Amino acid sequence: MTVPDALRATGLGFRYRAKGGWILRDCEFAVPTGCITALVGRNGAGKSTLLQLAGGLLRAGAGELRVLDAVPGTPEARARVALLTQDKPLYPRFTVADTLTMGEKLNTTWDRTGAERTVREGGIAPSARVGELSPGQRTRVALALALGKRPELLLLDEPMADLDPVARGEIMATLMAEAAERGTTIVLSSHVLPELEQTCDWVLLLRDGRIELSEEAGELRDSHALLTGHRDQAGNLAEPHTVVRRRDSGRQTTALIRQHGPLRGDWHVERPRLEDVLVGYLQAGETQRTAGAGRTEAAA
Ligand SMILES: Nc1ncnc2c1ncn2[C@@H]1O[C@H](COP(=O)(O)OP(=O)(O)OP(=O)(O)O)[C@@H](O)[C@H]1O
Repeated sequence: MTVPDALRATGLGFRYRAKGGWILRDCEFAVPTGCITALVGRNGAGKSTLLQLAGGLLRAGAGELRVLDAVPGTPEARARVALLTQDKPLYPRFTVADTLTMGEKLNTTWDRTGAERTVREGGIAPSARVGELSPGQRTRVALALALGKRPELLLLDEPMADLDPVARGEIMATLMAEAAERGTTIVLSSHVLPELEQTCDWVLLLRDGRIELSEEAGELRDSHALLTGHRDQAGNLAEPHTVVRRRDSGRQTTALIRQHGPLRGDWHVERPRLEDVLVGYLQAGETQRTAGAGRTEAAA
């Protein structure tokens, strides 16, 4: 039996209004199960929209999206998928204990011990009212609710945004343990790129409503190089390589390339971090000319 993809999109498109612009267009990708996937993109790229489509809160306007081979929003998908949205809908008048009891009643599978531990690790009293928690504490309670469900696929929309650095580390460790011990597939959107290198094994990068990258994080990083050298030889960079981003400053060129085969010319070569590669792709397509400074930034 073949293992279904966690997410699979074919010609996926979405727009909020019938006559509005397409927010997602022609998206084609597959995310394997068992991975922690980072969904990255600039503000407004469509990350929340994609996660809400996967969580069944929105419906595709073109093509299709499958979660674990199921149609998002159907009872089959809802039983296996948990989505934590940015607004983290919780009842403010409930206590934390009430909230977890509600989770237990609403879900056929429920890990009370795990949910209580996630809350306790944040030093949150079970008797505290949700409406009186800080945004970061609410995030932790919402995450406890999502994890307690024991989903096969956990979709998290910027879960780290409100968390202090210590809490971010703790939550990431919890997520990694969840993935390692239970094989839970996790897709999380994030702008905190440095933290993704240690945690994510797959990358999904959205740009202008399209999926630009969907690939294994280590392979993505290792296939790129950061080059510095004399501007005269910049012509050597094209073919067979792909220039993701290039900056000319005076007589010097720096470039991020996807390397295909040996390099021609005299370049200082550095292996980039995953963050450098992602930032390169996020900036690609932007061309800036700084008047008078003789500096050009461009991308292929
Ligand atoms: N309810 C809505 N009605 C109309 N347009 C919307 C709605 N929600 C989002 N959009 C638009 O859809 C586009 C994608 O928004 P989305 O929130 O998915 O981006 P994002 O990548 O999650 O952004 P961010 O990083 O800022 O959270 C934006 O142009 C946004 O203005």
